[in-house]
Amino acid sequence: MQLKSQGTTPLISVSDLSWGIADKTILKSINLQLNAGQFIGLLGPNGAGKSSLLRCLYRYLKPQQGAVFLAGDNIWQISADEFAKNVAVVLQESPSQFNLSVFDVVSLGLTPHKTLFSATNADDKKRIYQAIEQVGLSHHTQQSFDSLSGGEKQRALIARSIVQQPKLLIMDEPTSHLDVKYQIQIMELAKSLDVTVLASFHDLNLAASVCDELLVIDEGQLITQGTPKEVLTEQLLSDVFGVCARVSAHPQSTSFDEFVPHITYYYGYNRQEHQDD
Ligand SMILES: Nc1ncnc2c1ncn2[C@@H]1O[C@H](COP(=O)(O)OP(=O)(O)OP(=O)(O)O)[C@@H](O)[C@H]1O
Repeated sequence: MQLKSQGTTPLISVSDLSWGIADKTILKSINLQLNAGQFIGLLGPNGAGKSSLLRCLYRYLKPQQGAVFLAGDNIWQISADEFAKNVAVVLQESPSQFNLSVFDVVSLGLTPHKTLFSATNADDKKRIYQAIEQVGLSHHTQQSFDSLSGGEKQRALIARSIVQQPKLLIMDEPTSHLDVKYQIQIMELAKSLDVTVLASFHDLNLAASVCDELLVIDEGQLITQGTPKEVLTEQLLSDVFGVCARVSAHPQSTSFDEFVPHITYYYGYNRQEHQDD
């Protein structure tokens, strides 16, 4: 089954989605739409429901109410293969790949495009090597995936996603274990791909600098959606994240030709509280 042509249909549409466990509702009546070609950041405090929402979007969790549509099709009504051709996922923790080489792990991106017994042909191999080169891992092609550094693993998984040729790349906190250089590098790499990206972030400044659009959730509810300039206000940082901060223009705003918010946090609340004891 082919996905419907996109036209004006959003790439992702979430309609009245609720999900929970036992008697606890974790995601509450979420409605949102994501357009193709954007880099979208998902923000929210710890426990807000970011991973749960992403899991509903990449079909790991089935909502108890509402639905997720991919280019107009309910994701639970398309085949697993068709879904995998369209949606790739990079998670925070890389599961062990049992001594598979970088080449082997990247080649797994071809799986949804192959029939059960079809071999990897010359074109496939070219695509795999190109993806490995694109993420700067050519010198590690035959190295075992498990022996890579955290940043290299994330890059290998992005190479696997490139080979998968999805319409949507979902990343759940892909940079949280990485040093600052790799955080920027991974996000700029994802941004350079010709694919719609939805990524969750804890670093709000990084999100502000790479995202076209931001979604904020808190206590399982969508609070707001808009450009970084619209969303990252001092009021929102106080209301949702409970921090006192100043939002100014990032020094590179002029070269980006748009206002990129830069957050400076104020410290000392706890010290003040202790002094009051
Ligand atoms: N399988 C589960 N069983 C019980 N509770 C769950 C389950 N999955 C999620 N939760 C709860 O749902 C809430 C949202 O969790 P989720 O991991 O989606 O939040 P998050 O925004 O990604 O958090 P963080 O930023 O800390 O990673 C949390 O209170 C969590 O404990």
